[in-house]
Amino acid sequence: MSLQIKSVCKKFGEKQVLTGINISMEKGTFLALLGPSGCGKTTLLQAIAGLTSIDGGKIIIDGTVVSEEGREVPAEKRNIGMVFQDFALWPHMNVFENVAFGLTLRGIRGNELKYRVVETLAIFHMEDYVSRYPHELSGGQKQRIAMARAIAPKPQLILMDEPLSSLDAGLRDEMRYELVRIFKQLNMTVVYVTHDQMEAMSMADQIVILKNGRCEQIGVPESLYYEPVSEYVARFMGSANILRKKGEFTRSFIRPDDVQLIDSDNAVYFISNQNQIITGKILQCSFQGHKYRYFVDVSDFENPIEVTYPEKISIGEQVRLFLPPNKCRQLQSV
Ligand SMILES: Nc1ncnc2c1ncn2[C@@H]1O[C@H](COP(=O)(O)OP(=O)(O)OP(=O)(O)O)[C@@H](O)[C@H]1O
Repeated sequence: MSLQIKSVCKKFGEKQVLTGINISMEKGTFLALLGPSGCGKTTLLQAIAGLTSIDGGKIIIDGTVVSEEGREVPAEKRNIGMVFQDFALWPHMNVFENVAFGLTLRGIRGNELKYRVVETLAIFHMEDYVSRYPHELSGGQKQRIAMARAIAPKPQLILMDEPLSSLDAGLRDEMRYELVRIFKQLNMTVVYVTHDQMEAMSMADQIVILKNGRCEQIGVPESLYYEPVSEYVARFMGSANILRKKGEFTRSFIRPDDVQLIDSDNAVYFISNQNQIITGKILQCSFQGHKYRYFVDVSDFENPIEVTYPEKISIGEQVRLFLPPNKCRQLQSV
């Protein structure tokens, strides 16, 4: 299914929660909604689902307007799969019945029903839990059942609100991979809310960064990571050096991994403009596994520059840094 969100606005009382949101998704796209707590992610998801009304704009699914001011197609008629933060499993149904529910509504019965339920549960390693009731499951297990229930009927549009938040790191990594595999295999259109920029970058085709209910930037993960329009986006997408020379007002940005720490005089000769080499002192060092992360105090700049390097360097030692001009970007707003 395709999804268009056009100039969508939403208020709760006097509080404007969404302002002029515009998003256009082709069938089969995975879009991550990213932003800090309270920026409007869940509200936008609920508006798409038909669980909350909108005050302005339109939501269009496959060419049909499903929400506009004063007119809402009810949630159950939108044919959307959903996983919300509270899981909302039916407490009086066991795992099998919870996952089977959407399939039986579509007329699937007998052996095919059993096969589809168990097949979907197996993706989430929950096939041995068919007889358990929700109160007999942990938070992470409930979350996996909620995902299985949403995916089993193979909806063409699926909305997920932090679906992996209760899982531990190992299982979360595996589930990220499995979810993307299923979505792509079934060509599902997905809107996926997360706080976690690594999750958004590793899973999504497109990312929307929300700030106070507005779209701050929308694009492919690489463009948000390397070409952020603002400091807000730059910082939200990972570690960022915001460079401002003392006494200057313009700011630019470079990722720590793109700053080059020059470790030999030979390396200097490969840099055509020697003026771009700056000297500083190591202020702080932390071990990151396959590399070290340093903060380097450079006297011309307002803030220390963050850089990564494979070898250990002592605090206080002097180092030379090269900021490749093609990796530095001017920033617009704060
Ligand atoms: N039913 C409601 N009535 C009044 N205000 C609400 C309601 N639901 C949400 N809000 C407010 O709207 C704003 C956006 O909330 P929303 O849940 O969409 O944020 P979010 O980005 O999903 O946050 P989180 O990441 O913490 O879940 C918040 O300020 C919240 O307090």
